[in-house]
Amino acid sequence: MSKTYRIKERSEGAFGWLTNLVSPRSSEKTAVDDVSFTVGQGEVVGFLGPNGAGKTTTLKMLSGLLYPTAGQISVLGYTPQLRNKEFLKSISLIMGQRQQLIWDLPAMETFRLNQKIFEIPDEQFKQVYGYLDELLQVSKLVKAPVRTLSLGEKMKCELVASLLHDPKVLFLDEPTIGLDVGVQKIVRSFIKDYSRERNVSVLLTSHYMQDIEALCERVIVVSDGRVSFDNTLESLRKRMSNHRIITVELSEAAMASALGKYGLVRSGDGFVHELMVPASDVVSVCSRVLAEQSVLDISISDPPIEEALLKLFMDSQAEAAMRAEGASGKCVA
Ligand SMILES: Nc1ncnc2c1ncn2[C@@H]1O[C@H](COP(=O)(O)OP(=O)(O)OP(=O)(O)O)[C@@H](O)[C@H]1O
Repeated sequence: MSKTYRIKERSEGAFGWLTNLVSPRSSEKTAVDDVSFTVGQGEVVGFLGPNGAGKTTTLKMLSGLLYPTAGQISVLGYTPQLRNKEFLKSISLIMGQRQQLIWDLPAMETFRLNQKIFEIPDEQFKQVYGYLDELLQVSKLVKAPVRTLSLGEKMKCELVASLLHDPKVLFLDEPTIGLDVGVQKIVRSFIKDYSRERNVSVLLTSHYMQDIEALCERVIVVSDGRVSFDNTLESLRKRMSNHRIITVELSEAAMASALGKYGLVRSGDGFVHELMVPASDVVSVCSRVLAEQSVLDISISDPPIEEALLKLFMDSQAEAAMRAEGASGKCVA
């Protein structure tokens, strides 16, 4: 699937409005460029990428909110942009930055409205609400106007409102954004239990790697609108497995530059420094540091998954820059 946005360019200045009227100008932005993947039933897949990579645009196309400019999409056998009623009853798009709850009314009013919209029989409503309440503990929250709830409480109610119709596919766009660590953990474990117990397929975007590590075995990484990686989280982790982090605590403060001779200094505050070194050099670097520095403590760990992701983003951005350069070269020729 691909999506190109047309962006109106507004002229500035006193007569800008006249220019906009007489000769309107626009440019194009390809947000999603020939992205292709499949997700199996019951699979929970992380959909990652830097800001502006095209994740939300992809989720909107998958849930039928946006028409693709090119390509074909099939979700549960339906074509999302046709917005078939049965399709809409089978999916849910939950966005951490937007909510569907009616601001001035208690959340239960939104739940009842959704019951009507999705034609949920009373018995099913009772059963699904009871199940969701057991996992999210919302019964104390649903009678107060939504505007009086905290961000975390709103997110719990938002999840209930979005899942009452028992969807088979979930698109989650940053569901833990802005939540404190306690509520993040609750939401994470809810998604885990819910997807496993209901055998629901989930496509999850998040900038928090704890979400991805807790929930996803497979990750798809997009950068500049293109898929740059589609494999297991483990294989993403292994991309950095030829490096280790050596954390050194010194008894006397030292400049980061003083440790540069041992490896790449990732961070340092005077007393504690982190060095990234090739795995094959770990023993020799540790010996040298211990012999030459006043060391209080030293430890060795694997690089966090963020390192591998960052490297992937940087490689894809470099590739995109080269593609753009090639394309402009072609134009000139
Ligand atoms: N309605 C729109 N009109 C024009 N351009 C848009 C529109 N929506 C998104 N874009 C552009 O498309 C690109 C992809 O945006 P998108 O929101 O899909 O990225 P994202 O990966 O979800 O980013 P983030 O992680 O910051 O949420 C961005 O460059 C964005 O500016």
